[in-house]
Formats: sequence, structure tokens, C-alpha cells
Amino acid sequence: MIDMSMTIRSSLKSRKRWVIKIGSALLTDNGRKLDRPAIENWVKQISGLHANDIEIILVSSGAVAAGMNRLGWTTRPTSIHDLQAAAAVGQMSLVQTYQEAFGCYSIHTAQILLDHDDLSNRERYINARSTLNTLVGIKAIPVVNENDTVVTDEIRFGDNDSLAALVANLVDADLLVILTDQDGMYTADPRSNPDATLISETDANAAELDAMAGGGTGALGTGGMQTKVRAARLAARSGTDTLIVGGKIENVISRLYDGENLGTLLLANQQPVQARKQWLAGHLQTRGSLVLDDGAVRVLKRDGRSLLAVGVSKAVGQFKRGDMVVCVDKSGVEIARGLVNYSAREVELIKGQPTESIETLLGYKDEDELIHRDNLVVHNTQMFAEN
Ligand SMILES: Nc1ncnc2c1ncn2[C@@H]1O[C@H](COP(=O)(O)OP(=O)(O)O)[C@@H](O)[C@H]1O
Ligand SMILES: N[C@@H](CCC(=O)OP(=O)(O)O)C(=O)O
Repeated sequence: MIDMSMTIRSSLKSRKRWVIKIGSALLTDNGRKLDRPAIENWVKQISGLHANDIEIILVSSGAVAAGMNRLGWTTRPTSIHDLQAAAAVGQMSLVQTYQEAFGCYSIHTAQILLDHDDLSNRERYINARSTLNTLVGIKAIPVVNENDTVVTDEIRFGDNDSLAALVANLVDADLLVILTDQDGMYTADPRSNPDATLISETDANAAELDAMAGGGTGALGTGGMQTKVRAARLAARSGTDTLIVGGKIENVISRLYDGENLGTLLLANQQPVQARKQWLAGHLQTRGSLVLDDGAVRVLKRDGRSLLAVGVSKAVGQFKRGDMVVCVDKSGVEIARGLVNYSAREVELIKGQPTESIETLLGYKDEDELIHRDNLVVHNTQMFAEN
């Protein structure tokens, strides 16, 4: 009998484009300064893949931790401005370290700082995508982090796992590798459950993962395993498999490339969706919601049709035309999300009404649909549960 897991592992070599995320806990050896020898070691391995024509986009945390260390701050600040200041100071060390380390292999690096708006605005999304594709095309290695200077709580990704997944969507990555301080994902948080066992491989959307993933983290990491599972689900939307693996395992990246069975492989098990829909699905910020009646839920889920005003019973929030809204059934379960063609105020006037009445009710009609099917992503229930 063929061992499927070995088949998948050995096929990793043929995955052309990898997004590799290195977490704070790991980069700073859990709170001490940037672990330069460790960084040089990952860079050496990544350079090996690069020499084999694998395209790499690096998502690196560590700015806050590196900044704290430079500033002599021993405890992580709670004020957002202090965190931003630490990140701004630390980002300098971070990129300098990567530049020097990759420079030893004559590889150019490029700093990319992204915030939520960059990926939620269609135009900026396309610009970010083109720049990353161009950099990869000229064989430079983009080093991505969240743009901590311009973000506030409301628009923060908050953890680099989500950012890495959205970057994977953005560049249509073939594999997302999340390097962390545990050997992979365990059946429970190994910090508090010494009997927990390592999961080798499962579906990214497997429901049991939610109960196994703890949010608890070390001194500097954010999000724990929950954000990694969520990231794997986001990445799955562009058909990208995710590997969660220990960054301190000797030669981990090279060994994964060679097909070794390390860490936890969370499989996308779905075909890549159309690029625009990926962007919609990864669009974390929503401005409101629409409550659908049973008939609308059925046609969206079963027939993939557009959402019409007649199937909506309520608008919640202050959204405008073009905003992202979630569509929930009458018990509040999210079934889809998409770009709405009418504002909340307009929806309140046309909800439950046939399309022919829109012009009479509003005095004009922009579009027949509340959300056109091209701008609508219908998903299975638990995908956005943590948003
Ligand atoms: N099921 C689990 N398996 C492995 N680690 C887990 C699990 N649940 C929670 N964790 C915690 O997640 C931590 C890693 O996440 P985090 O501290 O955010 O690191 P990073 O900076 O790499 O993102 C681990 O140190 C561990 O304590
Ligand atoms: N932008 C922040 C990253 C936030 C963070 O620590 O994320 P993670 O590595 O997922 O725990 C930094 O560079 O410090």
C-alpha cells in the first residue's frame, strides 16, 4: 500500500513557491535578543532552496522583540505606541541581519511592510502582489513584516501567522511553512500537557484542531497555535498546504525540502479558487452584516447565486457601498461574505423587496444584486469563526 503522507512529503520538492514564516518566540530565543546564529542557519538553508530555483518569500516577526532588546526594555510594553516604537527600532536590526546573512550568498533582500489596508484595498492588493512577484522574478528574497508604525489595534493583523497566510494567498504560494518553537502541532499545548502527541498530517479544516490548539504563548510570541490553525485555513483558500514545524530542528528547511516527515502538515484539500475570491476570503475586516432568510441561504450555498435584496431581512452596522460585509443566517452563523452594492441605510429600505422595486423605493438603482456572485465567497461554517 502507498503511504500517502510520504508521497506528499516527497512532493514538497516540486513546490515552486514557498512562504516561510519565522515567529518571534523563535527568532529571539524566547525574549533574548535576535538569535543571529539561528537566523544565519535558516538563511543558509533557504539559500540552498533558492539555488534550486525555489521561490521564497520570508515573513519574519521579531521587530518588537529586537527593539525592546535594543532599548533595554525587559518587559513587553502594553501601550500600542510603545510597541510601535519598539518595532520601528527593531525592524532596523531585523532587516540588517537578513541583508547581511543573505549577502553571504549574494542574494538580495527586500523589505516589505504591509498593513491590513494594503491587503483589503483592491488596488493596493494588486500593487503588493505585483511588487512581490517582481522581486521573486529577479531572485530577490522579500522579507515581510506587519507595518507596525501605521497600524492601530483596529487594523492590526496582530500576529504574523495571519499575515503569512494572506501573503501566501497574495502570491499563490504552493506551500506555507510556519517555523515555531515547538516541533509542530500537538494534540494539546505541550507546555502544559507533557503527554500530548505530535500531529503529523491532517486536513486544515478538520474541526478537532480547534480544541487542540491553545492560544497560550511564550514571552514574546502572539497567538499560539490557534492563529497558526487559522492561518492554515486561510492559506487553504488559495490551495496552499501549511507545514507547522520546529525552527530549531537541525536543518529543518533543507530536510523538509528533501521530503522528511517533520512537523505537522495541514492540507488544503481544495483547488485554488479564483484570485479575486481569494482576496475576498482573506479580507479580515468587515463593516457590517446582512441577515439572510432561509431561501437566500439555500440559493447561495446550493446554487452559487448572487444575493438579492428579497432574501435579506436585516442590515447590521454602518457599511457603505463597496464595503465587505458578512452574510449570516437567522441564527447568526456566517455563511458567506462579500462586497455589498448598497449602503446599510439603503438595505434597510429595500430589504425583503423584489429587485424591480429598488428603483421605486430608493429613487434609483445601482445594481440588481445586493452582492454579485463574483464578489461573494460562500464558505463552510467554521472558517471565520475566530474573526
Ligand atoms: N496544540 C499545540 N501544539 C503546539 N504548541 C501549542 C499548542 N497549543 C498552544 N501551543 C503554544 O503555541 C506556542 C507557539 O506560538 P507563539 O508563541 O505564538 O509562537 P510564534 O512566535 O512562533 O508564533 C507554543 O510555544 C505553545 O506553547
Ligand atoms: N510585527 C510583530 C510580529 C508580531 C508577532 O510576534 O507575531 P508572531 O510571530 O506570530 O507571534 C514584530 O515583528 O514584532
